[in-house]
Amino acid sequence: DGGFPTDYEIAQSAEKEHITDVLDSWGIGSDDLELFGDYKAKLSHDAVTRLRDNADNNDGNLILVTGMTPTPMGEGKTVTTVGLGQTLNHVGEDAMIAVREPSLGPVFGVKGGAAGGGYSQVLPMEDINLHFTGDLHALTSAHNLISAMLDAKLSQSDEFDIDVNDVSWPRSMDMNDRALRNMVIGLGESGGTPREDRFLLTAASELMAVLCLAEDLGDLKERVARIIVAYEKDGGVVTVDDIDATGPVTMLLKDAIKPNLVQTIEGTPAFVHGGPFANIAHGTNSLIADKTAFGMGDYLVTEAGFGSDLGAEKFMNIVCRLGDMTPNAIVLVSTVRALKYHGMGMWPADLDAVQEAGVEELEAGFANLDKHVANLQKFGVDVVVALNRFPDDTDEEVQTVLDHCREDLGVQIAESNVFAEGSEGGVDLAEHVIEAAEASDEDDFDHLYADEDSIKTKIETVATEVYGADSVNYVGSAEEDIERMEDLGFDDMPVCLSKTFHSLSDDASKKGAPTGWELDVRELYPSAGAGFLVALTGDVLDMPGLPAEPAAAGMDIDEDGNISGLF
Ligand SMILES: Nc1ncnc2c1ncn2[C@@H]1O[C@H](COP(=O)(O)OP(=O)(O)O)[C@@H](O)[C@H]1O
Ligand SMILES: O=COP(=O)(O)O
Ligand SMILES: [Mg+2]
Repeated sequence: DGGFPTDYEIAQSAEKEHITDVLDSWGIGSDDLELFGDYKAKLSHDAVTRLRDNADNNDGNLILVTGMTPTPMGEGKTVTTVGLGQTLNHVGEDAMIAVREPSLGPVFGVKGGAAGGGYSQVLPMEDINLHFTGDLHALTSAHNLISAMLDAKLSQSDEFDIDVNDVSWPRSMDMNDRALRNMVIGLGESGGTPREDRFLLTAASELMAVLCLAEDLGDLKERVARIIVAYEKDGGVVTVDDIDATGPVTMLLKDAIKPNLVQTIEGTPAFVHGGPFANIAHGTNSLIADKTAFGMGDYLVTEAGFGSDLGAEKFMNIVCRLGDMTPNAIVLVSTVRALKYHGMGMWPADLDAVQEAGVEELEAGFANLDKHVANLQKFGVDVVVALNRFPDDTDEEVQTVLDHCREDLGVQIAESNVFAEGSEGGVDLAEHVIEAAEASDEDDFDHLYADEDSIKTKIETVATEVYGADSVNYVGSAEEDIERMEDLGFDDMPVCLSKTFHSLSDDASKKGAPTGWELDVRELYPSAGAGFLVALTGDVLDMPGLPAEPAAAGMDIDEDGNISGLF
């Protein structure tokens, strides 16, 4: 609007350097790289090892970017991550960026791409948002190889006494397709063993989580081997290794495990690797990217998906625990539109109506922001609020948010214009982040629960401390699933709750900071390869669907290869 160029137009007009030139001054030589054209590269195992070895994690400042409960369009965490990374370099620091690689599901669905936006994007955005370096395709093939080999065992052998109604490994596809949520397979004369099956989005595959938590190719292989694909009638588990799939699956992922490097519009190097969502999975990029980045810069700015009740909670309680990392500051992204959306109790979302609302609705939305600030402070890490300014935000609205944070909450807040201005618009935010990081005491950081806490204690801690539930009800198969986890010795694992991202609660229609409600947990299963337990709540879907008018309908390409509608 107002003639502001589209993300794609800005991306196309940006001057890109050859990726080897971008990385040369960051300790990476061309022989460390496997090039995918002039602007995308994978880092070799040797280079990853070298950079991680010279990274003393105690030196690097880890900055986590999270957000308040977003509108369905997202409030700018990726934009802020890229913009803050650019700005830290602009003001003289050495900062790396690590974000997730996009899934075609949301690209063609509602949210669009995940390469940032405006003058804070990773490039080439059209490649990154589509096929990139093939990691999502490799993960989908690897996931479905397991399915095919498992069904071959079911129909061609009696090696396992598998209960066909207790197969826990679904199929996967990198596309939002609700028609694939539930089906019967194996029909017909030669179809094999008829049974119910389903597809989940590749971003929710346990292989994605395994890729993001593995140390290296060897560790990846050991984790793949441990993945549980089915249970026998006597309760025994059947793993990927039991069906002889460990080798071929790991072989399919031999390139996907190597982290991808690209550049931002301002030439800052960025890792874009791994792509789990934070509602249906753990929500952050690979540990390999994080650990390698610390061997390249003094700052690492990374993003955790959706609101802080999802991505940030899991980053703190799962990723930092398993990866032995400590955040030095947290950036909480807020927007005028999200505050109004909460203040209006808006559901379903009507962003035009939100735009029409005024300061009164804005102030009524502070309850959501305040709850996210309070939650994050429980981890013992300083919070800096970033008010990600949109074009139509008025000075009065912006000032109202700044005053609320400074005077009512007593937290640091900076107006951020990194979308419209790139690093010029992020200096105030960067200065607050540097101040918070340099003042941080890593001993103050702590997880919300301990490894030795019971599974129920872990779930109830997240539900009451983070979501604001009064208590947890275990419905469906949850009680027997918990017993099965305990019998299998998985109760020392952290928990990864699958919950709607539209609300702090498990009810998408509840905005603000819902109180007086109870969380229903309906099922639990182990991600034995990833090393955490997944607890399903509400009606969260690991295979999203397309709306009648998906973003894809507005996309096109001309005969010269010029793309339109990708954002
Ligand atoms: N300040 C802004 N002004 C205009 N559009 C923005 C701004 N910040 C983000 N956006 C757009 O909003 C959408 C969500 O941004 P993104 O950074 O992907 O959010 P998140 O990572 O929190 O989901 C993207 O299309 C992005 O280009
Ligand atoms: O997992 C979701 O990530 P974003 O909030 O960045 O879309
Ligand atoms: Mg994002």
